Amino acid sequence: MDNSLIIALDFAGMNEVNQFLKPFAGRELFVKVGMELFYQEGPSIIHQLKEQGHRIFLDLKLHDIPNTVKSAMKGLARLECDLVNVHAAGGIDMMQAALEGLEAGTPAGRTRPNCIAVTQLTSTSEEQMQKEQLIPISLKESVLHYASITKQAGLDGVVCSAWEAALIKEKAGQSFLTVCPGIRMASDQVGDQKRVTTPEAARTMGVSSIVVGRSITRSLEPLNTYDQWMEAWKGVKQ
Ligand SMILES: O=C(O)c1cc(=O)[nH]c(=O)n1[C@@H]1O[C@H](COP(=O)(O)O)[C@@H](O)[C@H]1O
Repeated sequence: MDNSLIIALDFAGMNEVNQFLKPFAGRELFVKVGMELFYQEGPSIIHQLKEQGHRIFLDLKLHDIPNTVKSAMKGLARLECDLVNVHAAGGIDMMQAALEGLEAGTPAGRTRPNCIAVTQLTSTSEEQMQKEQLIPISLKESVLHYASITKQAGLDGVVCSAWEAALIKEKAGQSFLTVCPGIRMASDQVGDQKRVTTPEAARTMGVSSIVVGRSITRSLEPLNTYDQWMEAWKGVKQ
């Protein structure tokens, strides 16, 4: 799971996904299915992507009472994705319930998906967090605290920005996953992201895997762009 570049398939439906994936035929990718796509296509999109050999991060960011999250995760485990997530703000009991659900729903003989928790969204700035969430500490401290309760709950890692990844690894251990969106090439539009860095910098910042959406999915030459991103992320020509 480490050192992956996960492509966020933020598309409205299966047709758009198929169109995007056409030039990648024969390549095994690590892709992310989020709310936009899953709410339109449901589990069939997961089955289709798995049949094509892709690894899958199912990003539904569960955040509800423990009993509901446990039942939802039990169902999602049957889809046999590689990675799923919750919001750490749901608390330790909720995160433990998520794991129990995943373990209960994973088919016999299979390993349960990795489960990570979103700390502070990469679209959140420190000012916004302090003013809107009324959290009176630094953003880094808030992210570190969420990472610490995530570890306590027994999850496999967190979603954070690259800026917090090294400190999280230092506190929670090198095997604790730091999955980082908010990655942009220097020439890219930042858009709604606030805590952003480049793939080259992310490589040196203790990041386990990066999540990249629009920079690749909206490219006119997605395959070329993906190869350039892989080169920048891995530091070697692909
Ligand atoms: O959980 C996520 O994947 C996620 C967490 C977070 O804090 N920030 C974040 O951007 N994401 C997701 O990562 C992807 C980033 O996409 P781009 O900004 O287009 O590269 C989107 O699919 C977001 O839903």
